[in-house]
Amino acid sequence: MAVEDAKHTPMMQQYLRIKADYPDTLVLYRMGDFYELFFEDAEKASRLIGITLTQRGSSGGTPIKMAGVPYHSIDGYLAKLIKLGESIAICEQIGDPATSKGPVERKVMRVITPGTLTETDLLPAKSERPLLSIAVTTQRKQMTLGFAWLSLSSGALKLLEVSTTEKNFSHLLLQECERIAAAEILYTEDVNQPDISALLASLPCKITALPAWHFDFAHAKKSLQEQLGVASLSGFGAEHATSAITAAGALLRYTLATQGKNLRHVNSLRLETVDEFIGLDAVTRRNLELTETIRGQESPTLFSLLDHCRTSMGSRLLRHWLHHPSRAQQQAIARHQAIQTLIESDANPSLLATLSEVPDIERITTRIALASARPRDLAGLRDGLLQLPALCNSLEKCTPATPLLNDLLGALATPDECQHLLEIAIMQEPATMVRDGGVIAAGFDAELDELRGLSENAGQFLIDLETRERAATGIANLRVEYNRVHGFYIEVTNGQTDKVPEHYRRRQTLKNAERYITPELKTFEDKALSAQERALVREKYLYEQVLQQLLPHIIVLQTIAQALAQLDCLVALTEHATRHQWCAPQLVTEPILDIQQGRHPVVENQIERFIANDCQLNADRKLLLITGPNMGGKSTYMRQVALITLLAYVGSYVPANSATIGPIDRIFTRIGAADDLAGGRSTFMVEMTESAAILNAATEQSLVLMDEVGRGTSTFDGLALAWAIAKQLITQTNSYTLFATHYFELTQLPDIHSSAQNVHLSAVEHQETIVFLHAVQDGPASQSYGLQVAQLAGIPNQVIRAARKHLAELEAHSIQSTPQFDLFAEAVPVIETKDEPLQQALDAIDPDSLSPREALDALYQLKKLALTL
Ligand SMILES: Nc1ncnc2c1ncn2[C@@H]1O[C@H](COP(=O)(O)OP(=O)(O)OP(=O)(O)O)[C@@H](O)[C@H]1O
Repeated sequence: MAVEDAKHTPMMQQYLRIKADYPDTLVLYRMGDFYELFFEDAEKASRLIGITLTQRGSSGGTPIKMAGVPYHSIDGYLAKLIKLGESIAICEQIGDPATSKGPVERKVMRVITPGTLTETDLLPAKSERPLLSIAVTTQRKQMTLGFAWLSLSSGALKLLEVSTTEKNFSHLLLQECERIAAAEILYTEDVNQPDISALLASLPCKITALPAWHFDFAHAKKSLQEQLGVASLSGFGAEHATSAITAAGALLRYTLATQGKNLRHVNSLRLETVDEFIGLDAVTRRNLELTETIRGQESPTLFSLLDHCRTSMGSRLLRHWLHHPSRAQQQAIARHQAIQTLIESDANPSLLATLSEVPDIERITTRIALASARPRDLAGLRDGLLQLPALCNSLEKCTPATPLLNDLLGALATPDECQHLLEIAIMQEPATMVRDGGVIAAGFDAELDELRGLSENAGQFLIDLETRERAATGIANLRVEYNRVHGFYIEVTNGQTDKVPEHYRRRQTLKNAERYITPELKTFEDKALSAQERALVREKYLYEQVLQQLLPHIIVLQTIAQALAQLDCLVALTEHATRHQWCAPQLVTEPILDIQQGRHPVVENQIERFIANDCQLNADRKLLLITGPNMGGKSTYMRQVALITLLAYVGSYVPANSATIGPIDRIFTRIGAADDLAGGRSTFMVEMTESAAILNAATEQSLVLMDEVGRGTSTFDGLALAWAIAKQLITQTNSYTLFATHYFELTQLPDIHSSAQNVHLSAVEHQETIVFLHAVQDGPASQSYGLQVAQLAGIPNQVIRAARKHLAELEAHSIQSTPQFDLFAEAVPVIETKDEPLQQALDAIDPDSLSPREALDALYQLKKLALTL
């Protein structure tokens, strides 16, 4: 639709002009008390959130379809649209309707997108929704991926730059995207770049393509430096991260455009490195059910179990900690020490109680920076800051002091000036919106107090005036009154009008009375009538001033918020450790993974009697081959080892009697196969892709969990693959490996490789049924109990009987032929009885004593013998 089209009404011309700048965004166009959507936007919004689609007149020959939402209930509609992944441009009236010729001037004041939210109602309380920007540079076969991501609601800006090869590119890209878990991703469709749009489309977030010129390094560097107020990025160690800086430039431009104002709270950046954290790929995060179950639910997960946090800030940080265990052990050790002190000092009850009173200071601070903080945010901040002395007091009493607790104590000092401002400026319980008044405290501003006094004390003033005038004039029934049309007046009945003094001016004549005004009453009227309105204007102005005055405190408020979040996490971990008798793990530099009486943190919480198990791995014992019946507890055991390792590096106590763990660089899991039909990959393909990723990247410091590899294909292929993969893990990557399998043939591996060991999950048969003991014992399992488990599962008896019969036949057959052993002919020195006559014949030959003729005969005989075998 052409904007200039003169056939459009002037208002539609204005709308279409604005809409042209936001083609992919729903434009909410303010008209009086409504926000209206037009044409396709109206149809779309009506379809998405069920608002009524109407049609009013036509413009340029096209019927105008419209749908509207009342301005005061906009938040609910925004929340729904954002949840559906839409972006929304809010277009306000900025001109004065009284003086405007034609349509009032309008402007898009803010664009709300899934990745740039800061409103409480639109954001999940317990997780971050960052905006991620990706820049790719290619030089010959080498590719560099630059990531920049910003959590606008906290102000945390992070960069990461990774070099990779074409082969690993997609894996790495998706792995980092899943880790960052952005709500929205920005990228550019540059013809010179690999096309990443298809890859990104597989992620559950909004994908926004930007023009290539948004990704310009020189401009990006400049704008990043300006944003952070620095002359160089070297202070952040980021000056060489060219691709990440380029990505950050596009990110800042986009964010600034959506907010329409400065981002005062984005004042620092952190450059991450790939090797900083224990590597967890997307599959492993899912398999270990860190923050989401395999079925995509929120509980039971490691996070739902440990989240005893009292603040949303704490919950968000804990979620982050679980996904980002640092490889460097100091960080975790510092947390272990802090937890130990909190336990020994019994500080938790008082800390938990005080933390419950603390609001989300992190997000409030952001809203202050963006000047969108509401009155109750400020009251909440004030009340939250009041808790700091109590927290410090509890921390001071904790002994022995630890470096981390000391740091937190330092960061939690009350910001006196800021606290004082909030106390004197904001009412105890302010109104929700500034526009309603009742926000600024009495005594903060003399003018406001006077205006409020005027409107509130009008009644008393009028009574006093009436009394005074009656006395002065001697008119006993003189009344001072007010009506909306004529304002204030003094009414005198007709019989008394001769007593009216000179300075009374007639205002209105009625049948039985005259109404007058005096200069005093007129002055009062002017003041009183506008006092309320002026009080509201004054309050709004003062509120904005308070927000301005809070700006210099943003950095200190951010520091306090971070310290509160950390303390909340430590208190939550302490709480869990105490309730469930967890122990402090030891992180050491030797290659070891020694867990005594370990438990699965989530499963132990769900069943009555969990059987604890040990796990010992070290330089000489690197692979445990785990056998045992279905339902025996293999997967649980493997996962618990991974979770205990992860928890130890997160800085938590662990569900075990003791745990000594050396350096770990990555945790890999290949557990249970699920079809990825949407991704077009079969069960077996998924299994092999995951295994390939492990074999390509695992090192001797990696912890690898392999559950039933090879079961997705034919027995022999599967067995052969499982064998070869296990062998590779033992001889090449030399990783700490837990390898669960139903292929009994694999239990021979430890005979050939001393660093592999057999263990099994025990079970006993009792009256034709099976009892799982769930205890890990040395050696391979004696049988698989598959049929007993099937029976337990309710497979009909006749099927079980048929299976038992067939099993007996299979077993008899396999004893005769043992074909599977051929698979390992090279690896396993199996002496097969059928070769014995040949061997004997060979042994009988002494080559040195044979003539050429005899040698030839012997050879013919051997060949003949071989053919008969
Ligand atoms: N150590 C344990 N103590 C008590 N119960 C356990 C233990 N380990 C596992 N279980 C119980 O046994 C169930 C089955 O465990 P798990 O899934 O680990 O078995 P599995 O051997 O991997 O089975 P499959 O081979 O069929 O995958 C669990 O859901 C849990 O309830």
